[in-house]
Amino acid sequence: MTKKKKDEVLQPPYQFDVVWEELIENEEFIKVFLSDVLEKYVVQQRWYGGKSSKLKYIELQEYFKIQQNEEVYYGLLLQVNFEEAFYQHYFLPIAFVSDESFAEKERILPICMKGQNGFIIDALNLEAFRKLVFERIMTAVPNDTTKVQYHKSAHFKDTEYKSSRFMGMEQSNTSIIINDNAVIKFFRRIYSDKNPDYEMSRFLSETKGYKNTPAYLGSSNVIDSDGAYITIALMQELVENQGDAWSYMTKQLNIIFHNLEYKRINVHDLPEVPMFARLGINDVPPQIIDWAGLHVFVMLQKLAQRTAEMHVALGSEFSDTAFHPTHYNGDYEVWLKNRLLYQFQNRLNIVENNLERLQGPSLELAKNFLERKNEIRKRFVNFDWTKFKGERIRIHGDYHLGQVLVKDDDFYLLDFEGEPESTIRDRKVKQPPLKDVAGMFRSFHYAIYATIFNNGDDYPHSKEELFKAGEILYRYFIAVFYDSYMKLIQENNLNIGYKQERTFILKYCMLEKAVYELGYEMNSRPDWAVIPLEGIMSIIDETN
Ligand SMILES: Nc1ncnc2c1ncn2[C@@H]1O[C@H](COP(=O)(O)OP(=O)(O)O)[C@@H](O)[C@H]1O
Ligand SMILES: O=P(O)(O)O[C@H]1O[C@H](CO)[C@@H](O[C@H]2O[C@H](CO)[C@@H](O)[C@H](O)[C@H]2O)[C@H](O)[C@H]1O
Repeated sequence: MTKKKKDEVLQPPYQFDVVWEELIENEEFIKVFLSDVLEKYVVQQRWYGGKSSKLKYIELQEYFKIQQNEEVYYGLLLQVNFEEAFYQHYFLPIAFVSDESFAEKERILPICMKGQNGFIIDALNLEAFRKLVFERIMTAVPNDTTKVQYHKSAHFKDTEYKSSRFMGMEQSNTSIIINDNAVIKFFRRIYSDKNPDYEMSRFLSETKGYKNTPAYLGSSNVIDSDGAYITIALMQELVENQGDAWSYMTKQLNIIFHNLEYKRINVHDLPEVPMFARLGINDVPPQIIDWAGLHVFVMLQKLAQRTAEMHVALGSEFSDTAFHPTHYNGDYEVWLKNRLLYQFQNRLNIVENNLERLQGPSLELAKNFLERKNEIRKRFVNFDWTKFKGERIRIHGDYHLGQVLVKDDDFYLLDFEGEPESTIRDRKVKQPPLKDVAGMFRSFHYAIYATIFNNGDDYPHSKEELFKAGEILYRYFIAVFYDSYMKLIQENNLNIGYKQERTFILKYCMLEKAVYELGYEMNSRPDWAVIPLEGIMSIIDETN
């Protein structure tokens, strides 16, 4: 491990009397590269997740060669240390290019090695590197035991590299589209363990044949000096799609809110349904179908079906302990409460320290949230594992409409990396599958409120009427989803608990999710904090 030293750093242009294949062993290079160069470079990258903290120094935790024949690239595992006494790890593959006209914007460092001038760049910018990784996966041998391991799935059908390009989506890792039919996601923030996205994708698609997630094609894992597997790349099928379920749902909701006017609907005459009721589409009152249309409910049933099928696949493994269903116990209860009480305290602090950033209804709700903190905390403490008969399984963990692609009236589930704030160990803990369901219900709530906030002025109704209509619709969305979901779960004998237990878990997880979201919104988009605040207070006030 090489520590930064502030003294005696070289000045540009950087000259080294070694060849590229030996550069990484040169102490002087490492010193300059980490302190003078990467400290400035990483903080500007889209994938860098430490923007709200103060970078102290960077260490090179590990490096390894990514190579084929004579071609050599370095994979760097960087440990970024923060003033606030914590650190994060990032993966940065680097390449040397001598072509003056290449990747001008992506250069990390101008360098001269044994008289050869050129630049170090992020290797993902180099087509030759992307081709190499693709070919290493394509030619991977079973039971690879080398330090940088490649794995190829039976779903991998291509026989040659044709093209590659950046996917170009707003994302925290970096995905490359290969041959217009596959995606290789290079993980940026890495953990000293297999990435859950890789584990879950491979398990669902290869072991269980689950069809509604992009087929797993291959991967690359590095074994670090402690023997831990670190996932650096995941290759999946490219799913042609019509956008994500968030866009789909908010478009539908815009039409539905306009229908209030077009269909002359009196919000106060709309029939209501209790929270967590179960309804088949035929049980939804005609006034509601007339208002919202049938199609949105058919789509909700489909989404519920795909969600249940995912849980059935995740809950049906009895040989691999990483996926074996398990019961609630005292350890789980202690783990859960510690985590949630810590998270809740963190949210109280964030809200207390940022009240001046809120106004109007958000401010009122935030004050109410702070005043009722003991009541909310009590809800988190009120978890008694001895009352639960259901099972816990590996779950998606960060399930919301933005993680689902829409394709031909069907859904494909993505991004099994888990909740970004949790540690990698916590993300692998088996949880009630209803936690994912609760995440999706919160997402319906979000979509309804976001539609009202974004387009409210386009509808002639008052905000109070829109919120009332939205809350009524929300309960029907939940009822139709829940009924379809439960039917499939019960048909497949997945034990997720008796009725009262399920309602308790749903409420508990929805509260947990809304509290998590409050922190996410206060940090990233405070104007939206009103949505989880509204969610928290309505869960607390809910009597049904
Ligand atoms: N296999 C795929 N097929 C089609 N689109 C995909 C695929 N994987 C990801 N995407 C698109 O890229 C976006 C970001 O992917 P995601 O896996 O969530 O990345 P990250 O973990 O970096 O946030 C998704 O929301 C989706 O729109
Ligand atoms: O980046 P991720 O997809 O892993 O998730 C984070 O960002 C999400 C927002 O993009 C955030 O989701 C919240 O907002 C969504 C609407 O933008 C809504 O559908 C979700 O229900 C709500 O939780 C997510 O919480 C956060 O982890």
